[in-house]
This record gives sequence, structure tokens and C-alpha cells, in this order.
Amino acid sequence: MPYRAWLSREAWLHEGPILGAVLAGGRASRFGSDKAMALFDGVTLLDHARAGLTPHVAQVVICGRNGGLADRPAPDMGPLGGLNAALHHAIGHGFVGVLTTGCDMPLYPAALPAALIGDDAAILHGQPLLGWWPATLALELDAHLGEENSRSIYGWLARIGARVVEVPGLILPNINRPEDLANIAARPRSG
Ligand SMILES: Nc1nc2c(ncn2[C@@H]2O[C@H](COP(=O)(O)OP(=O)(O)OP(=O)(O)O)[C@@H](O)[C@H]2O)c(=O)[nH]1
Repeated sequence: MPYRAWLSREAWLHEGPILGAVLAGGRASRFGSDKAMALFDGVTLLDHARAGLTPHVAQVVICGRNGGLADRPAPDMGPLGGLNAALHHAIGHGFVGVLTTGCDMPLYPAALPAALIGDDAAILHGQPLLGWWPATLALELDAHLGEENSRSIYGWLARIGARVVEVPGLILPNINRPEDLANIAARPRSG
């Protein structure tokens, strides 16, 4: 098979393979149990998140859980520690960039990667973990996480001047509490 045949459309545009990363660490204190293993439509939230990314990427990694990539530089630094693990995996394995989602986001719009992917980082308005991150940001995130009070994703977005992409009509809930699962089950599905 020619090298390019297995690349997604977005990877074609960017001349290289794209990594998908599910950010799946944290404490889930509001949920009260292992959020990633909670079921929605009979499938774990982690598997929903993985399946959302799969059509768009050459590989999906899980960050911040046993069996996945270890957060970097250390555990329990919040989602940016997971993003940093994914960025370093990308740099080390020839991926041009990373598409991220959270394990608490079972719905991933199929049109989102085309809206996000570009020369610079981008996130979906209101959902900063639904992002696109060029792999070259790895060293910048190392530097950022080495500073005081650097765990806020919004501080990181400001530092790198990330684009914020608006998709009219798209409201994507994430699962913080058990009742959020019931609410998304009642929503109409959209791609
Ligand atoms: N890799 C990694 N992912 C994280 C970390 N903290 C949170 N996340 C993920 O980021 C997403 C949003 O997490 P939050 O809802 O802000 O935090 P949480 O720890 O899951 O839940 P709360 O304790 O209720 O705030 C979820 O997909 C989490 O799994 C972390 O330290 N490392």
C-alpha cells in the first residue's frame, strides 16, 4: 500500500501522520468513580472518545491511565500533563501533530478536525480539550509546565496564541457528574 493511502484527509493536507490522544487522567471527583469506565450506550466513555478520534488519525494513545502514556513531567498536573505526554510521543514517532479529546467527551464531531487543523494550535470554542496541537509545541509545553502556576489550560492557550474555532450550533457537553450521562443520552445525535 502506498505510504499515503492510510493517512486521513487532514494528514494529507499536513504531509504527515496525525496522532490522536484521549486525555484520561484526573480524579473524577465530581463523578465519584472511574469516569472513563462509565457506560454510555453500553460502551465505556473511554472507548467512545477513542472511536471519535480513530477515523482522523494514524494512532490513538490514552494519556494518564494505567496502560497508556504517563503524564509528563509528572502525574496529577491536569490535562496539560497528558497533552505534553502526547506531544512528546508525536515528536518521537514522526507525527506532525495531535488531535485531543477528553475521556469525558463521548461525542466527537466528524467535521471538527478539518476546522481545527492548521499551522498553529486550535481549540473548539468552550471545549479547550478538543484541540489540535502541532508536535513542535512539545518543548514549549515543557517550558510552560516548568513554571509556577502553569496548570491552567487557558494560560497555555494564551501563551501560544491558540486559535479558537467557532462551530455555529455545536454544543458539546462533557461528563462531569453522573447526571450528565443521562442528559446526553436524551440529546439528539449529530456528526
Ligand atoms: N492525562 C490527564 N488527563 C487529565 C488529568 N486531569 C484531568 N484529565 C482529563 O481531562 C478531562 C477533563 O477533566 P476534569 O473534568 O477537568 O477533571 P477530572 O479530574 O476528570 O474531574 P474532577 O475531579 O471532577 O474535576 C477528562 O477527560 C480527564 O480525564 C490529568 O492530570 N492527566
